[in-house]
Amino acid sequence: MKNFTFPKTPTLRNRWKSDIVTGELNHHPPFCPPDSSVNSTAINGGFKLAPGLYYIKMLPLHRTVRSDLCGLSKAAFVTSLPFCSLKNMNPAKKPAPRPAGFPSITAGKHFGSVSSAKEARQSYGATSINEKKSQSSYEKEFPSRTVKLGSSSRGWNSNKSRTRFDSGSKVRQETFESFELEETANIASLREEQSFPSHFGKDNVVASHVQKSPSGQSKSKNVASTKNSDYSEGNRSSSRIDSGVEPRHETLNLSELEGIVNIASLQEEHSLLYHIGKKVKTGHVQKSPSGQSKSNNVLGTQNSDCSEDLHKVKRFNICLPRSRDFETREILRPGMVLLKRYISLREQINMVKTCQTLGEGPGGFYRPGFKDGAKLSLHMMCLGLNWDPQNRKYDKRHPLDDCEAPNIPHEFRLLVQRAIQDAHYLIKKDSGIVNPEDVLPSMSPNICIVNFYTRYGKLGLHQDRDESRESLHKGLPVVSLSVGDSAEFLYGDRRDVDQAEKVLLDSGDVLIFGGESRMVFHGVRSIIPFSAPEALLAETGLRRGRLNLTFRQF
Ligand SMILES: O=C(O)CCC(=O)C(=O)O
Ligand SMILES: [Fe+2]
Repeated sequence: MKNFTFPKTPTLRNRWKSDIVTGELNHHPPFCPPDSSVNSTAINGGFKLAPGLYYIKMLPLHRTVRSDLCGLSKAAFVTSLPFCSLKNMNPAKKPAPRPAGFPSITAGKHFGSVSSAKEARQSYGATSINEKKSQSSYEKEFPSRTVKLGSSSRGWNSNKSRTRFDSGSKVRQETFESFELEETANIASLREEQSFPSHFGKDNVVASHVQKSPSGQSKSKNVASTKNSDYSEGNRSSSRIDSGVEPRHETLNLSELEGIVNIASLQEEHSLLYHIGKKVKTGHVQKSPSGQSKSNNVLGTQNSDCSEDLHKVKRFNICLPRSRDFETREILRPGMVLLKRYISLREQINMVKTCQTLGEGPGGFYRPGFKDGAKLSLHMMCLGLNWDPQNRKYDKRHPLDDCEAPNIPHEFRLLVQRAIQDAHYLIKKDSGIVNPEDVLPSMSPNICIVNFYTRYGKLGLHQDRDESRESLHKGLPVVSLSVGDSAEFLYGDRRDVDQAEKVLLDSGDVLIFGGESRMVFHGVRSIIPFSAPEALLAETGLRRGRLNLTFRQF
């Protein structure tokens, strides 16, 4: 996965960011022409600035900026120098039609000696203009909601991202180094022209087509579950939906495929890039006789009423699977409830950041040990009250630095409350129990033990029995939140690994055990390496490993 960086020289970087092509070039600066209000005739072609260094004027870009439009964002590169930047473009304005004589940016060619990947990305931006006309009817029917990001989620999520999507209203595009551009989508053009990228790569492999009914209507079925998914690591081809005007071809390399993001889902609270880094399943589109575009989301099923023809083609699903699509809730045993994928990516990110901040401060993470000197295979931090593994007691102060344990953040408490409520709802619904409190009492946590396991971390089978007698007697639950790498979690009635049940705890899972299950033996057998969501790691910089927070009421 590539991370992009700004050019090293700050002056250049600033300059690239501030240069805008607005007027005619009457001298030859090294990068972009200076801002100018002079509008004069366009120059086709370019200038030789120095041996090996050329300036090529981007005419469509020139026009676009002058008319304050944002349908185009492709920067040109000559000897790998970025050329122009667009700023504060207004996606609400329609691009002026390009008069005859203005050359296309792409013209089927690419600048310089860029790699095919670069070419693909450059073509991509140009597609917005060149295909605008032929797409118009298709656009009406299938407004595009996809945007290609790089293989790294940082292109979207991180503060370092250059392309921003500001609450759906304002789009900004800046100048990038070539490798930055590779990682960045032209959101402006996507919003403006609602177009699909047409040529992601050089080698067109799969032709996609849409069955069209005589009346020209379409029917689509999006399959958005990884269950029964037919996409595989090696699947590099994808096809896309079209209005049927003509078959389109595209090839996505793996990283491109991984980088396609649904803007709509980005704007939703729970959908934030959860599955960046995972392959996208194909979908099916069909035109119905009635002429209307029908869309169904089929989650976790392969049922399809598509024709045989359509099955021959691997369909590209423009929507990413979202975290909530995978959310399941299960009662493992009385008083023990597993809420899978319960915590949104945004919440997980915030949890990691909060834990990182607290973990570096007084009472933060340390490697606990027992009296005999043996160390636990994890790092620990306690919030609310401190738990000392040496005497198995809770105390206000930390045994190592004598600091008070940090408070439990309010949003953590809210999350715990919400999880218990949802567990109650499930118990009520599934077991028909009138008062779920009888099976799983509510609690208000004043202790949170935060464990961080590296990939070699583990925790032997044990009972959580150091809380107050009253708490244990009432069966006030332990609420466990998992973030990062997945873990093999064991639980059972005895301290016996062989007889223990096993469940996988993934990032975002919540496990609650109270009531009858409060004294269940449990432990972590192993951490599954490299299983954490990439977007989480990219956004937080979390080490490889697993963060687990167990909330209890003393
Ligand atoms: O990491 C886990 O899932 C369990 C942690 C645990 O059992 C504990 O901290 O007491
Ligand atoms: Fe425990």
